[in-house]
Amino acid sequence: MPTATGESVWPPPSSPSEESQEDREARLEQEKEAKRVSDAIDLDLNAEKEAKKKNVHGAKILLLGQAESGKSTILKNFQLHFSPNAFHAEAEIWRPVIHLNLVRSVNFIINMLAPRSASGTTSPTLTYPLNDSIRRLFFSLAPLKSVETSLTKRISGSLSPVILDNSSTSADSPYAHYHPAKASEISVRSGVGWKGLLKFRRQSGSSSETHSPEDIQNRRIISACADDIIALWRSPGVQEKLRQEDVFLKDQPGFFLEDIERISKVDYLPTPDDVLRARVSTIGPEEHHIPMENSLENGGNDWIIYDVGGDRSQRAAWAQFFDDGKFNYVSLLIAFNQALAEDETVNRLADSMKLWRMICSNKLLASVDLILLLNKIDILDAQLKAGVQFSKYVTSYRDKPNETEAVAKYLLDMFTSLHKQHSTKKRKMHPHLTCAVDTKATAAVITHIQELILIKTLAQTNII
Ligand SMILES: Nc1nc2c(ncn2[C@@H]2O[C@H](COP(=O)(O)OP(=O)(O)OP(=O)(O)O)[C@@H](O)[C@H]2O)c(=O)[nH]1
Ligand SMILES: [Mg+2]
Repeated sequence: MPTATGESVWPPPSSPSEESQEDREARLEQEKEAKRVSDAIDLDLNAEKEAKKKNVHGAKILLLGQAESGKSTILKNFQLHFSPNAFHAEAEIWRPVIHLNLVRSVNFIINMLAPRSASGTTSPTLTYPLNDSIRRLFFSLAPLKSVETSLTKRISGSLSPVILDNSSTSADSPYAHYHPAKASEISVRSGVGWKGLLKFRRQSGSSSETHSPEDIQNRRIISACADDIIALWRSPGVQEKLRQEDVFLKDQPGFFLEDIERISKVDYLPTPDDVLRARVSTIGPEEHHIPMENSLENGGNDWIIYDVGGDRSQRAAWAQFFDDGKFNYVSLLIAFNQALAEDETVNRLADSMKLWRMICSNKLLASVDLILLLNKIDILDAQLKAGVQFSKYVTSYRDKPNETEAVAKYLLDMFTSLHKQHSTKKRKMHPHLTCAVDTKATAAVITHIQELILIKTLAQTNII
């Protein structure tokens, strides 16, 4: 239809006076439909805006659980899943940690075999019935003590490292880190930001930290000691002594003695699998932003994961996070069967139940949904297959089948019922059995958590 200026506009304005009843109804119906579509688009845009503002497309998850339950390992899985390039790029930073885990296992064995007085203190005058070949290995592996000191210093920065109090000898002793059943661990304060420190050193200056003379020296020593480490580890006498002492080094975190040939190579670069198995215990809460490398994931928003130290001396620091407005989910990780490193009289499962009750009944967390991860399911499986009787630890299990599926179901039922009993408000709980060192299986759990977050976001913005 031409206007006064000769232009045509489309659609032509309707002239209601000329409109038939039928046309009018059709027009009103069309206008209603157009408004509905336009409102839906507005709602969608608003939801996206709100989501961006509150970062609700991304998730905020607080990881809780005992020491060694696998919190930091789950965090690494999130990083690998959402930021794979960054994860691979920083693999090299984990090499000193993996080497430190390795030399600590070796030094642990040497300390265990070292001459010892009845009081438990080391004494060079007492002789332990060592055969000549093991004696020779003591000498050839002696440089690993200085490698341990050097790596510990590097990872902890200028601050002295925090060694978990599992040493049974005086700090001045050369065997200060000896524990009757466990290699000592390095703990890193979040403030030190050891990864940042190593990254910074790596990036600054031409002589990068991963190629500094000290680093090269450490790697050469480890490489030169490789054959003797293998000889020590495979020696029947050593294996027998470990059995006598009830030490299961293979089941301990940060066990790399079976990988020595590969990881002692001077040009060794850790694989994702190695990174997941590396052990550094966490001290103090850490906030980790995980950027989405695939911008289509989670609306491109970072996920924020809070990781805490699970050692009992660390738990007071958890309280600052008890605010249900802060998180989409709180996740408790539980692991099975071993005693706590910090108090061997406390069974891990009993301690986990106590933690779970505390989380469920906490009024400040009353409306936050919970994710329960029954982790280290592979270890549970291996232990049951090796003949460990679950009913010995949980007497109420009585004579039910000593098999992984039945035991896992029993545990999940037990934690589900505690959740029902102790939650002050109705809220959801999502249980999973996990093996955090299995990236494929853990990816499926992460995808499920992603779906939960998406559904929750859509529900909050009234889209569903
Ligand atoms: N076999 C096995 N090992 C696991 C699993 N999850 C974690 N680990 C290992 O257990 C060790 C401890 O895991 P971390 O993630 O450091 O434990 P954490 O809960 O962060 O411990 P803290 O920082 O001390 O509170 C690491 O060496 C992991 O590689 C699992 O499902 N199976
Ligand atoms: Mg940790």
